[in-house]
Amino acid sequence: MVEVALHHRYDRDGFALEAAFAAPPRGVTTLFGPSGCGKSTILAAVAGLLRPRQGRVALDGMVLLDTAAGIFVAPERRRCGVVFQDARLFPHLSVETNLRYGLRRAPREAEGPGFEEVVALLGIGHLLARRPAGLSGGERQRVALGRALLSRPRMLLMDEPLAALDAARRTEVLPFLARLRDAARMPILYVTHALEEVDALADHLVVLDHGRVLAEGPVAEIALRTDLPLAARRDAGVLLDCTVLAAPEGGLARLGFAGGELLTTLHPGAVGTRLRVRLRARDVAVAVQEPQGISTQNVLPATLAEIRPAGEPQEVFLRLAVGPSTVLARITRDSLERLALRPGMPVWALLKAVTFDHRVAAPPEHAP
Ligand SMILES: Nc1ncnc2c1ncn2[C@@H]1O[C@H](COP(=O)(O)OP(=O)(O)OP(=O)(O)O)[C@@H](O)[C@H]1O
Repeated sequence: MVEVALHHRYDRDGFALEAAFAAPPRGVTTLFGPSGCGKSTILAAVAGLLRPRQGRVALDGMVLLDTAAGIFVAPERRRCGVVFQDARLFPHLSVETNLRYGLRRAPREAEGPGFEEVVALLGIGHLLARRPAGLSGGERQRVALGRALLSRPRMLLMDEPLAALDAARRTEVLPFLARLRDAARMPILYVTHALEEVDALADHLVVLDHGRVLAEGPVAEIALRTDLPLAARRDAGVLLDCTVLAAPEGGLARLGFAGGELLTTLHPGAVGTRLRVRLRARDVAVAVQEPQGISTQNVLPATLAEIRPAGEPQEVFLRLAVGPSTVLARITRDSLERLALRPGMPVWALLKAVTFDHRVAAPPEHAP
């Protein structure tokens, strides 16, 4: 586990950081929030690249920083593998030598994946003889990930590793990050302001704003919160863990989740593939009687569990219990009154098969 409690202030612009959270020992903990909320400052303090005014950072009980006790472990002794937006590879060295540099930095007694294993994990075997200048941005980031992993860190710190890449390159690198997450037996702190990356990678989410932690917890739980700034986004909605039940060529794929099945136009992979799907609240409609003769493919029996205010005065969120799962719907107050919706009522949640966007994650295969 990574325990973080920090207090810091930049005198120049008056920015104050007052943040505390705990990251689980495995899996990706995403620090998520708008530009300037303090994500990079937190990561720098954990890495030892910044000395906060006050704070404590501990990794599996080992104290890396404790200002009250006068402890500050030097960055090179913290055993953090750090990956930044830009790969920061040595330009004059080959990919292989860059990677072996990571291995040379690893303490003798440290355990971790070997060279060949990391090269295979990140699919960079064909690049070993090349120089960084001859690589694409996505390839460079994969090499940077490999170098960080080969230094046999006890924790990985990633500061917007995909932010400098275009959409196509991000799509290329994301599955490798997911693989790394599944293979790495260590906590990963991952800074981003892209919800797409949260959906694809995060197990645990720390939501930040103005230097403070607004919420933290498992990502699916945070997605259900309607009181956070996240809920105001157009793509706000729940995350459902699904398994592909049928994936016919040219037809609709059938996904199973705890509570029912969904038909989708997505191409989610072979039968048995596990994936996480974002159901946007604004794409979910409700009916008080089972609808007949409509084109909507997904009509799920549900119970209206709760009605909550949405940011806009004329809209509300409905929490719908679909079996053991919860789905959020965002509807107008006008519809709420017209249908006389009340908590406890049986309803049908309607979801068009085409409404799922491409926020389908790499499989969350590991147990955090
Ligand atoms: N070295 C510094 N000196 C003074 N102010 C700084 C310094 N570094 C960051 N800041 C300020 O602290 C605040 C938080 O910055 P930080 O880089 O941690 O935010 P962030 O959430 O990572 O933002 P982004 O997503 O844009 O990278 C910002 O207002 C920034 O201007």
